[in-house]
Amino acid sequence: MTRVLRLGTRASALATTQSGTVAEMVRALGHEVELVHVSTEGDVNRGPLAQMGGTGVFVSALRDALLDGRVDFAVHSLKDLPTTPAEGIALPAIPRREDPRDVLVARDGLTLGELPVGSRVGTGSPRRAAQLSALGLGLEVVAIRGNVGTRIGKVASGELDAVVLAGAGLNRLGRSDEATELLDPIQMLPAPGQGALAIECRTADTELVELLSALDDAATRAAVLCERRVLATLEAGCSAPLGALAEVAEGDSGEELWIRAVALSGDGSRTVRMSASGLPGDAVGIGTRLGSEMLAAGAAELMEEPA
Ligand SMILES: NCc1[nH]cc(CCC(=O)O)c1CC(=O)O
Repeated sequence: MTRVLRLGTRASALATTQSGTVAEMVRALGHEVELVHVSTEGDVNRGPLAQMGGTGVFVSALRDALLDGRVDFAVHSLKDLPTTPAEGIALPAIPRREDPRDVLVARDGLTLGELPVGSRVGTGSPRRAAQLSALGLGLEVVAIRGNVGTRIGKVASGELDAVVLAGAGLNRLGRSDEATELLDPIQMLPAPGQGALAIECRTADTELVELLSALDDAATRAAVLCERRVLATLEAGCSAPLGALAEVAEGDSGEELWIRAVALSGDGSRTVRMSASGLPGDAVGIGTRLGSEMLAAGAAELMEEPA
């Protein structure tokens, strides 16, 4: 391909590293890539994300830039993508995901279990807040937001005892050594799609759809598709108190997909926790059925209960 491919990216450190990584992957396929900065409402407005329509605000500005031709492709954190597909936008690649777990960054190298009662733990995520409360450790959950550096800074400055964030974000910024505990998914299920990247381009740009599809990882796509079907079936958004993690592993009779999910009341006092498994080729069916079972168990009403 002789054209220079324009990759739209937000200006945050996480967004530029994610875009930089994908730019290198596309260059390795033998193409020229140029990064183009696009600003979004979520970057400009510092208010609570939930009031801006969730992390979808990060996504729509990049999609607008794609549709009006300012850029040719874009990279998103998959967990920030709404589950409803966008008109004219294709998702040709979901590269192999990295560690999907959340991590704790605490003062003095502490783990969750070592934090004294009353410790202040920061997160802006209802999912993390509810799961933290559900542990019954007497921690005080403090609502915060901001980029990864800002959030970790609140621990360094002593304003908070700890924060919980996506390990993938820390890894991408080369700061994984600052995590003081990798949280076991039994305690803290990640957001559907966490740790995975989504590469989007115009559906009509068939040449680029074809080229980018070389970066797709089938096992990751099956896992995140399944997780996102749970989210969609529960008609929940990316800021719902819902965690889901699927993995594709080699079983006795070939590859098997396995998923665990939890829906919580805002204060974490009540939970619906379920799991399912099946063939990776049935990822959508497995996620949809699991979501329906959770619905039948009252998960939707639960998630509406306030923090
Ligand atoms: N909510 C914002 C967001 N979107 C993606 C990541 C991290 C990277 C990822 O999960 O892929 C983060 C930061 C965080 O949750 O700590």
